[in-house]
Amino acid sequence: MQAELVIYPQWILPVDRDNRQLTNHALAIADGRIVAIVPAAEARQSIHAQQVLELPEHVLIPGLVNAHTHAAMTLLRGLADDLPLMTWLHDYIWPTEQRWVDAEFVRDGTRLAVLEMLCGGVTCYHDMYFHPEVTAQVTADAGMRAVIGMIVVDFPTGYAANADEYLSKGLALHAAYRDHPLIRVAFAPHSPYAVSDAPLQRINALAAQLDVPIHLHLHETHDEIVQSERDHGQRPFQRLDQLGLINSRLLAIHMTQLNDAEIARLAETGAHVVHCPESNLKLASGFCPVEKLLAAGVNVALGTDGAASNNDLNILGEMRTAALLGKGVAGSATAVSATAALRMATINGALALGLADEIGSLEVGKSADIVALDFNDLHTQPVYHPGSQLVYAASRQQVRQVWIRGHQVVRDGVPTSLDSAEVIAAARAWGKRIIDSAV
Ligand SMILES: CSC[C@H]1O[C@@H](n2cnc3c(O)ncnc32)[C@H](O)[C@@H]1O
Ligand SMILES: [Zn+2]
Repeated sequence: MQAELVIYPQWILPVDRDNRQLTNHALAIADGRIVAIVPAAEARQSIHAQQVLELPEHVLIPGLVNAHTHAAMTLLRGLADDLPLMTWLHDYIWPTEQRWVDAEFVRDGTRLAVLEMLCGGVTCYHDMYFHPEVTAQVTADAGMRAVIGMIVVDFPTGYAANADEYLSKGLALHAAYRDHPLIRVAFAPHSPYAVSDAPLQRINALAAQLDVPIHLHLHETHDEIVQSERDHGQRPFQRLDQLGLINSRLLAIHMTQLNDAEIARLAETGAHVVHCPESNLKLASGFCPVEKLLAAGVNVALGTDGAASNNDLNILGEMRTAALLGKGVAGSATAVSATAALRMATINGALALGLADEIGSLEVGKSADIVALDFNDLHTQPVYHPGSQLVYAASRQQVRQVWIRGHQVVRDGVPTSLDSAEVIAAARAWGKRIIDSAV
């Protein structure tokens, strides 16, 4: 067999159906796809590659999927901390966004986010933010994969004046990226409290017609439920269900407030949940009942949320938090295992985004979106179970090599497609401008 690259790591965690942990296997890549995963001895005999990479003490995993973020909010990291959601949003974040967010802000903030995510082993993300055409362009230029949200809110912003304008800009983005190998789009109405019934119904119809996901914040806090019961006489979930939005195209972000009937309805309809444990903890929003959802058969993916409420875009860290918090919430040490957390950060994210045929696991035929972490580090010795070590002990500084569609975007810990010094200088300049205007 001919290949462009053969990698010889110590371990491979393919995140396949059987959750195998392979030792002394090789992975071969040709034309951006995985063409073989076989024992190393066999690969050395039968695969002729242009490039061979020996990675002793390394583990190969599928590229991580950040299923919910607001990439450009990296520029607001640390602006307003230790506040509850509505105070944080209404008194700090939304006024700052109204004043500062434009195409340049989104370009520089997204570059910082892309750099942070790539260096941390995230190869695909799902975004919801203003000027999504800029987010898409920056991401594609960096060779990263993303599903970019066509945002909608009821109120005017610097990006659009009303639901019609948000939608028409979103649809233009959809048309522009129809055949792009790395960029897909999804509808991203912000939440049931920021988008009224008519645009939600229109979005639902368009999503079915174009066969794209819908991504919205849902049941993030208890206050959201109280407000909806007061304004609509029903819980947000019920309202969305009546409008037809609880279906297999939906990614419901947060879901900290869930009753048994809602969990059953999610399972019955095939709607997905994106769990953002660190954002939920930091804003004291509540606890998503992850183990109950998994037990009911609901697909649960992982997201960081934006860097202003987390304050990082670290899916490796999010896996650890999800596994630890999941046990606390379920009152059971067997809940949300390391294996479950890794699946949430990879294949479950891919499934939720409609990309499971392409990414989310290391299997022959799938795109070569791959991460290598070096376990030859004091934090990860000794290695009894590479999967447990990955989730409970490894840090993102151990991410050394990252490929997307077979292209190396991080080599020996250094990003290849963005200039870190330039990106950091631009972020620092934004921080100075924003803080100087406040004093
Ligand atoms: C319409 S663009 C996205 C919008 O969402 C805001 N945002 C960021 N994090 C959260 C969150 O946890 N809940 C609700 N809204 C959030 C962001 O600031 C943008 O305005
Ligand atoms: Zn969010």
